[in-house]
Amino acid sequence: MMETKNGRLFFDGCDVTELAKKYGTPLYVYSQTAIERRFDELRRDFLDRWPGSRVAYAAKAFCTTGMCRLVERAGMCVDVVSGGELYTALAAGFPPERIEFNGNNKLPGELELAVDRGVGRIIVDGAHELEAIEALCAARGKRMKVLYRVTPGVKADSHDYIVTGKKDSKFGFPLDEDVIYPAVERAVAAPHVDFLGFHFHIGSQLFDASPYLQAVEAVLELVRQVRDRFGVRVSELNLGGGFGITYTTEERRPYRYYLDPMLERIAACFDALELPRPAVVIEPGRSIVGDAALSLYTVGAIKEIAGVRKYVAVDGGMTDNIRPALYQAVYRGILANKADAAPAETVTVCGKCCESGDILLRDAALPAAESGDILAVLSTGAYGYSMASNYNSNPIPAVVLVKDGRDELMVRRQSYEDLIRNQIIPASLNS
Ligand SMILES: Cc1ncc(COP(=O)(O)O)c(C=O)c1O
Ligand SMILES: N[C@@H](CCCC[NH3+])C(=O)O
Repeated sequence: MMETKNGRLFFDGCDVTELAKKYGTPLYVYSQTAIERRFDELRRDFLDRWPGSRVAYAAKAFCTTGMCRLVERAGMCVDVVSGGELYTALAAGFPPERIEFNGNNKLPGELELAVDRGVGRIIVDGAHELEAIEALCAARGKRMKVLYRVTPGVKADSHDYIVTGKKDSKFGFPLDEDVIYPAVERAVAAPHVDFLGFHFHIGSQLFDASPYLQAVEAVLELVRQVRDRFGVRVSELNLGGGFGITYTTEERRPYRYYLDPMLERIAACFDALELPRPAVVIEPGRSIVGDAALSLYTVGAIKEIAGVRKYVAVDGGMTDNIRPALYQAVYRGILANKADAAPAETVTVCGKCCESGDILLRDAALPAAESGDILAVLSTGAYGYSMASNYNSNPIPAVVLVKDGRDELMVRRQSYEDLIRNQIIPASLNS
């Protein structure tokens, strides 16, 4: 997707230095081709190989109406975790039945919206939520398909903030006998709820298939138990997301590395139990959009502390990409207007926020940077824009979609007026 021509960096056919001029910086640039290729890969390596399977794109990685439209056009489902994401998907024209609703503390208003609009699935996180859904559906004469999210008690190897499958987690039902089995019994008995099966999501940015397999074993044991105890036939399993990407190199593990062993176990277990094979769902986020975008900045102040460090400051920072500050995430940077030049120095690329931790790239090997250069930070498509904030009253950047040399605005840059749009000077302060 990326190439260098006449010393300039191109992304999906577009000269990114020209994009920076046209739209300003900081700027997020998403490659439609890269996203569509991921969907092709998912079709070939997963959907076409398991009847009844679905991919629900985890919107939290990057959620805009334009992105939802791309997901919808690809025929995929979408996984939302808030009323806001649900609203965004609906506003993009997503058919409600292809929306799946996750979250550990869905608010009453969010559940109401989900039930009223008729989302395809609610992934129930706890006993109280089932009761709320049943009550809402009963009051409205509706039905809802549900899965139970369980915490299978596996510890995946990733940053502590983004592992979710351990027993000590705020997400999902623990697998304690006195919790999960009565909960399944209640779901099966609930008159307005169709209980389909189980969901797990053990964490994000994972590179090892073994915790997934451990989680699958735990869930398959549940499948057997609920069949034996209550005669329940599980018809759907959701394996979550979490498939890792590399941020500084090209190679990454294909989906099949994670999925094939799980699918094999699921097939063997359901066949042995003489149950029809279930629908299998996955919820990838990062692996679809992570390396499908880059962010562009303009270099401003440069400060060299003799014998210590050289800081190269850019016009964004932790407000548009908090991942380095929050998870010590490492990215690769390229000076887009000097893309041919060899690295000449090792610098620290910092942002413009009033925080010493506002560092985008530690020890980046770059050609000699000058004020006005355009820095491209690669693979920022997941959890960058979606975690952006207005700290220091910095406006949230614009987002552009590119494909084969064409560029189109997907999100307008916030203006200063946008920043204060909802602010009110209390009347008592006016006198
Ligand atoms: C329930 C659930 N599904 C899917 C995802 C997507 O994860 P990833 O972006 O790592 O694929 C997440 C986030 O970690 C999640 O919490
Ligand atoms: N925001 C995290 C991933 C969390 C995924 C949500 N469960 C990241 O940037 O890596």
